[in-house]
Amino acid sequence: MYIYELPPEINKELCRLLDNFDYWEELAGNYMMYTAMDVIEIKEKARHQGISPTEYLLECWGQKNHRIEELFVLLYRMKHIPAMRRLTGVVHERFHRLLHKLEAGNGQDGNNARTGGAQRATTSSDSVPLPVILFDQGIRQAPSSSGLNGRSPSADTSSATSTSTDTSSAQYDKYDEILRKVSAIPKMSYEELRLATDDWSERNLLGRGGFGQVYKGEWKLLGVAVKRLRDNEGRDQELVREMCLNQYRHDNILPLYGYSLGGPEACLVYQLMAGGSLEQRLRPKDGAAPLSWAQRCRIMCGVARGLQFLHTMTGSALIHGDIKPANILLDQCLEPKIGDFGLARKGPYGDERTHLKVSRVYGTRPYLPDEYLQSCVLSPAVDVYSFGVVVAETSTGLPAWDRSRARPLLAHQLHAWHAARHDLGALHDPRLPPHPALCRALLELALHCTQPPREARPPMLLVYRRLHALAAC
Ligand SMILES: Nc1ncnc2c1ncn2[C@@H]1O[C@H](COP(=O)(O)OP(=O)(O)OP(=O)(O)O)[C@@H](O)[C@H]1O
Repeated sequence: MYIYELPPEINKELCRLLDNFDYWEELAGNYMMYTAMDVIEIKEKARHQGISPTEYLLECWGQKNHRIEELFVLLYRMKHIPAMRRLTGVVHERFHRLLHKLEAGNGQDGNNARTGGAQRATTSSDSVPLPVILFDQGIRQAPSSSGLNGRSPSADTSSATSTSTDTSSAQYDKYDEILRKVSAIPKMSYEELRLATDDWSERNLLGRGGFGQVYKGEWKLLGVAVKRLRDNEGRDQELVREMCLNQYRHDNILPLYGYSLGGPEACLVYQLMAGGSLEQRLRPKDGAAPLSWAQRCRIMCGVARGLQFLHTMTGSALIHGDIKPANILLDQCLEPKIGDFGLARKGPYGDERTHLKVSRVYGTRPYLPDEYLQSCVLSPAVDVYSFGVVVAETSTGLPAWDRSRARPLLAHQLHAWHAARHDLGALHDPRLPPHPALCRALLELALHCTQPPREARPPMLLVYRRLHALAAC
């Protein structure tokens, strides 16, 4: 059961318990690994929307497809017995022994553990091994964590019996070796990158993602964006995935210039994209002029071109797995490049196999189709669906998820409008001059890409051709 399926009455009770004494902040910062900035943002946004901060936190975290069992494990680590008790009805009974362990260590009432205000338990240690079931069920740490817009901070539920971070030099050597084999990408020294970014100056901070911060810099007279990876278990996966993908070069794929290992943090170095992300351009915070229809069409066309390239790799398609405006970066001419391949994976091998069954869903919920969320069926059609949501967002200016809408998910809302025979041409971004024919055509394409049966979605090549024709109009 996913967090977003939490029954409202349990959710409400959980919010009451965790709002108390600001326990939610501890959960967010110490266990879900949100940064201090994220926690402040959650507090602000919850206040702005007039809802409980715990509710907002669970919404953000839940959008990353975390399960209730994962939350249960984090609450166990926090030793918050009352909150765990609220969840016993919705987690598998194999997890109940965690609660029993705490209760046994603290007296049946959990008096020494969190009782909604009491002090921290002193008996059970954080190193108590968690049930092996966590591994059996494929509940692992997502390879990324994130701020509020990106992938969400993942719970460290994968390796309760090991330390969360292995920074031994043997580990670095192992990955260094893999990286050298998969790519001829230059290795850079940490010192070089420190100088390139003016000692990680705040002035050069471009943004924050789930893995760490991204800084602008200049390296060998090249504009670069340096992703400084926070030290966590996902780091190695992110490095290896990104490096493997760097074997594929395409105009619409963000090039990786180099990497650095062995310094205080691992770093990935990319081409600097002076136009920022599509997310930033669709919802500018600085009052910048909105992108025109022509620019939006060209951007979508470029992304479709990049995706069809990935999907038509010889042997097996490469599925990006996290297509969303934050991962579409724009150069100074607004040419888009798909970035963030931390979740990319090879699809089924051979023409006769169409999909993979995976043990765990990663990605950002508003952009994921039901067959993936509910049945863990992964195929290139997942990217097609996500791309359809991006087209809908880009045409209407509406966010992919909005709790105040009749249907919070934009894809569902779009299908509902269509079923109610609304004129799709009138749903354009209000900051743009009306262009009913183009808006209608784009939203029809978005509807096609987000068809519930994955077989009904078009291949990216067709999507590209359609967009190309529209962009030429
Ligand atoms: N090559 C780049 N050029 C310019 N800005 C970049 C570049 N790469 C990333 N950024 C900026 O840094 C921000 C953080 O990027 P990052 O890839 O770490 O996270 P994200 O994609 O926003 O979130 P997540 O990785 O959690 O999905 C981006 O939103 C973007 O604004």
